[in-house]
Amino acid sequence: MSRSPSLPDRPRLDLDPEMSEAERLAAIRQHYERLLNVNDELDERLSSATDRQEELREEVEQLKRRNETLKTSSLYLATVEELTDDGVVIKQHGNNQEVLTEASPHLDSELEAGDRVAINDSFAIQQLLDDETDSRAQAMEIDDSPAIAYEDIGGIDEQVREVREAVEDPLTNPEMFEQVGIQPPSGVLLYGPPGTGKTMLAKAVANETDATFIKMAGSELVRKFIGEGSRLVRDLFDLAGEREPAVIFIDEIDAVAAKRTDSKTSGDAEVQRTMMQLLSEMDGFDDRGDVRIMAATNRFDMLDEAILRPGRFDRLIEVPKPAPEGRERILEIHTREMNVADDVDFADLAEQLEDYSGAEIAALATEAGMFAIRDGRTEVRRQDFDDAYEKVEDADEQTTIPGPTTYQY
Ligand SMILES: Nc1ncnc2c1ncn2[C@@H]1O[C@H](COP(=O)(O)OP(=O)(O)OP(=O)(O)O)[C@@H](O)[C@H]1O
Repeated sequence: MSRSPSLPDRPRLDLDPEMSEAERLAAIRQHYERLLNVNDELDERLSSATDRQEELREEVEQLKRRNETLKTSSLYLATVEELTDDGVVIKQHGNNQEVLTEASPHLDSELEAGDRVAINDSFAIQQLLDDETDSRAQAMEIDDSPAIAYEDIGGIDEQVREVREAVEDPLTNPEMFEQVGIQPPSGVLLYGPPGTGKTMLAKAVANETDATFIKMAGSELVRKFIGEGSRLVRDLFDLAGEREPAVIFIDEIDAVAAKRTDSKTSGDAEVQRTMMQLLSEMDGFDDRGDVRIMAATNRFDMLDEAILRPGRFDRLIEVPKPAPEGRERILEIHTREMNVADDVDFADLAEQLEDYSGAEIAALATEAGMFAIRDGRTEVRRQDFDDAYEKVEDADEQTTIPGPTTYQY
């Protein structure tokens, strides 16, 4: 601890060997007097510091008590519906009760329809909460017309057909289901390894049906929006209702819909709540009109069976890594805009790319383009693809962690 600079100096006793006995005694007496004075002064300061400390301690206690009261006096959440001359119309979350109320004067000029607010027991608006639009915007990717068409997807034609049947037909041709007397599938779950085109499928079907594409990543709900998961799931479905026709796409659904474990940590409880909200939204799905729901996972084995029950994700579509012809098609798609030399034989190259996913093939094509640029060419040759292949393989070797990496679908 640093010593206060204003403390009195420590008195010094200077005894000269030349001094007589009497002089020494006088000097010592004087020194003693000075020590007593300093001691008194320090005593005084100590006591005023103790008083001040006591005052501060009381202040801290008071603040703590005020903080507690603030924390414990619950406020309810509501959304501003309308600003009228008679007051503010709000709708309380949870019970959807509409109320005509007032805002604290300091909020009056700031409120707008759509704002999320905190209200007290008598419905008066106490706070304007500005985080919802933020977290909504952050947690969801909303795209009115995603720029992906079916022809941009290669090697999974059968899956495209199944998705069209399960998602597109109910949106574009609902009468057919009515006439036949069956319910269209509730939710479509795409499962398979990473980078095989699951997100593309969902975007393409939204695009081709002129539906709004609304994506939410399960992993982010768990990692980034802790405590907000179930609200965001509700928001997701509400938003889709507002923007219909819409395709909801929940990526990495395993993050919120994993099998229940025995552990009772609060994190798990929160994830459970999010999943329950998802299930209840899906169960109320019949009344939602033109909203289709899709999800994707590359950990099918981890999913809780509750989400696979009829009326929930009841159409499962496996999206595997592409076969050689599929790889060839994907190569063609991803080199459409490239100036590819005649010596590039995609069928041959596709054979070489065993076990490559669509995403890896797309990355390889870009890498080949980079090799051409480095060489000062605009034309991409077979050698560039081979160099890119080697680079990707080398990088893979360096990053592969020993031990089996198994995906179970
Ligand atoms: N079948 C495919 N045809 C054409 N391109 C593809 C295909 N699969 C993947 N790609 C390319 O890989 C990128 C990533 O694919 P996408 O995001 O659809 O994969 P995903 O299966 O959703 O992956 P993840 O499980 O990692 O989310 C796409 O933007 C596209 O460039």
